[in-house]
Amino acid sequence: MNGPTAQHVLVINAGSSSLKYQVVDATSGAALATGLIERIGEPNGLVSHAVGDAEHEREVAVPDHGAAMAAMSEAFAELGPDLAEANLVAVGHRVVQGGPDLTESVLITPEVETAIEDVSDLAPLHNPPNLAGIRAARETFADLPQVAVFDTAFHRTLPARAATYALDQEVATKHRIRRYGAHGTSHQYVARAAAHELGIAPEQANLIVLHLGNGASATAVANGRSVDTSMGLTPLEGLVMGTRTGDIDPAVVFHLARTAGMDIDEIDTIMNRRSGMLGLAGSNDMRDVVSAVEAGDERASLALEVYCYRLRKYIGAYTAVLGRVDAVVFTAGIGENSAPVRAGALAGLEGMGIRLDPAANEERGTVRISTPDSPVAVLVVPTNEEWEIARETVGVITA
Ligand SMILES: Nc1ncnc2c1ncn2[C@@H]1O[C@H](COP(=O)(O)OP(=O)(O)O)[C@@H](O)[C@H]1O
Ligand SMILES: CC(=O)OP(=O)(O)O
Ligand SMILES: [Mg+2]
Repeated sequence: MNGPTAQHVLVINAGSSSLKYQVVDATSGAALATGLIERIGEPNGLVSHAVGDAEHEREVAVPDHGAAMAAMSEAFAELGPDLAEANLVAVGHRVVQGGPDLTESVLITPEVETAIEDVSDLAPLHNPPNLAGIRAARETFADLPQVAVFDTAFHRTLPARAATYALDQEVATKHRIRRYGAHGTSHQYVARAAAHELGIAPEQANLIVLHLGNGASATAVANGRSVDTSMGLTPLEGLVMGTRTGDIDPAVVFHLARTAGMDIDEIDTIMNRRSGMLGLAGSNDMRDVVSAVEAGDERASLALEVYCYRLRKYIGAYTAVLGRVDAVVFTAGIGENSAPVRAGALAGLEGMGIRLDPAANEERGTVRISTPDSPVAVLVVPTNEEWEIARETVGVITA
């Protein structure tokens, strides 16, 4: 793990109320340490730090992202590994939205920081915390290059027909409104790993990749490139998510404003934070929802049906987009772990050449879960956004 070719990158994924970090070797993907700081801004922040098999947890007040970065440094100083000895080559930051101009991983300069700030209105829930993470890391790790890796970058290959909304083009152009997508770093990693599993070159793979975590998105990958994706201007569009509606008639917004007298921030909060599985079933944790379904809860059953039905529609649509599909690929927390979701999403798709092997689907850790004679393979491929960010980061600093 610390061989001569090890290139350790500190990867930072700053969310609105959390900061995830990893020290990862860009060459092997091995993580020296991983951590999560939760409840930033609340009085009872929680720092979890894992080195090898040892996990440590501590409650500590973390008022902002600067304090989170300090708590992370403290955890490294106390619990190891010693960052001064880790031969860090750079800090790699996940940034969700790069907008129309930041379409590749880039060394963060003051100009790049301004450019990220400039497109923050296109990812209001994600970019401001990403920027806070960048600023805090710049203070703490002044000697290291900082690199931004954008969720939107993998989707820069979307053809205009998929990226363009049928909106007044004067308005759309002026306000930079188009489909940007997100989760691209994950889709990119998983598409490459899936091609490897299929024994074909990544640039020949036609895939439907389903990233199902708290946020969820589907991507149609043609010859290794993203040609359509379910998230849009922001990560609100597309699949049903933990707390987000996904696709919805935009007139719901006018209706709530005009008839319920809600202001735009209230509607934003409802659609981004109080809907999805939380709004339908009372929990944004898919484990709770599946347990409730098993216990006979009708509300949870409907929620799971809505979730899987939306997935099925996207699989159908992207099959039409791609023409030939080599594999449907499940990834992220739900995609990797929830057999009922995978089975629900693929139910009735045998006519499209997608034949799930029910036993393989139930078996943990199985990668290929389709029947041997299935024309379209079904794969479960664990994502590794941190490794992909580390690789991109090293690519930028050695370019
Ligand atoms: N065994 C499991 N069965 C079903 N869902 C699971 C399981 N393990 C994790 N999940 C779900 O994965 C989701 C979180 O996925 P993750 O990729 O970690 O999200 P994020 O990175 O967006 O925070 C949660 O909804 C959680 O319930
Ligand atoms: C873009 C997005 O939805 O990210 P996450 O799943 O990490 O919330
Ligand atoms: Mg995630």
